[in-house]
Amino acid sequence: MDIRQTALPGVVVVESPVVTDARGAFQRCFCSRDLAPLLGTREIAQINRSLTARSGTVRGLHFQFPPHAEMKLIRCLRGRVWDVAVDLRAGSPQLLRWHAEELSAANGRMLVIPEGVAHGFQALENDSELLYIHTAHYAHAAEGGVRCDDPQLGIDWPMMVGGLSDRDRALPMLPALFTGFPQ
Ligand SMILES: Cc1cn([C@H]2C[C@H](O)[C@@H](COP(=O)(O)OP(=O)(O)O[C@H]3O[C@H](C)C(=O)[C@H](O)[C@H]3O)O2)c(=O)[nH]c1=O
Repeated sequence: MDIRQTALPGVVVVESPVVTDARGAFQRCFCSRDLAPLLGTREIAQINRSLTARSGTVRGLHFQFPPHAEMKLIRCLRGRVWDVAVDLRAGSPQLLRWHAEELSAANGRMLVIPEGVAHGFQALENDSELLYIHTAHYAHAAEGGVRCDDPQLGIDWPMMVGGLSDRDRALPMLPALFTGFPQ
């Protein structure tokens, strides 16, 4: 598995070969040995999947506050998504900066999002399915979120933002002098 750094510290792209033959294809989706430099002492706590029926739908931007902050390893099993990481870490030189990758079943790419970095995505095709590997358990009381269209972030969504959940529509904009969330 090849690890590619991005401009956001700790946000990396993992590529792994898709082996094809007459039957179809095979890909290694996770390897604790290959990803040890990223994982450190973290362990897998939960694996989730989401299915997004309509292209244009945006889910996020979500994160969990400490002590339930989590690393997420995200890959697309069906369809295609614009996957976005937003640095909200106090003290980060890239605070409020975002990085996006197109994840698809075809490219088999995985985005790794560390603690303190919010995650959201836009489905670029109908019936897009994501697999999430989380290093902390879901903690409803620790859920945090920011509006996906916050002008302070200026995220360049490829399609018109649609399909927001009531929760995501009600997420707050960041305060004007936001200095980041403590880690
Ligand atoms: C994460 C999670 C959620 N839930 C429940 C809570 C809600 O009743 C329902 C859907 O949750 P939510 O609306 O937060 O799902 P999304 O809006 O798709 O959020 C997901 O997509 C964004 C982009 C992310 O980064 C989040 O990690 C991920 O939760 O599942 C659970 O029961 N267990 C869980 O682990």
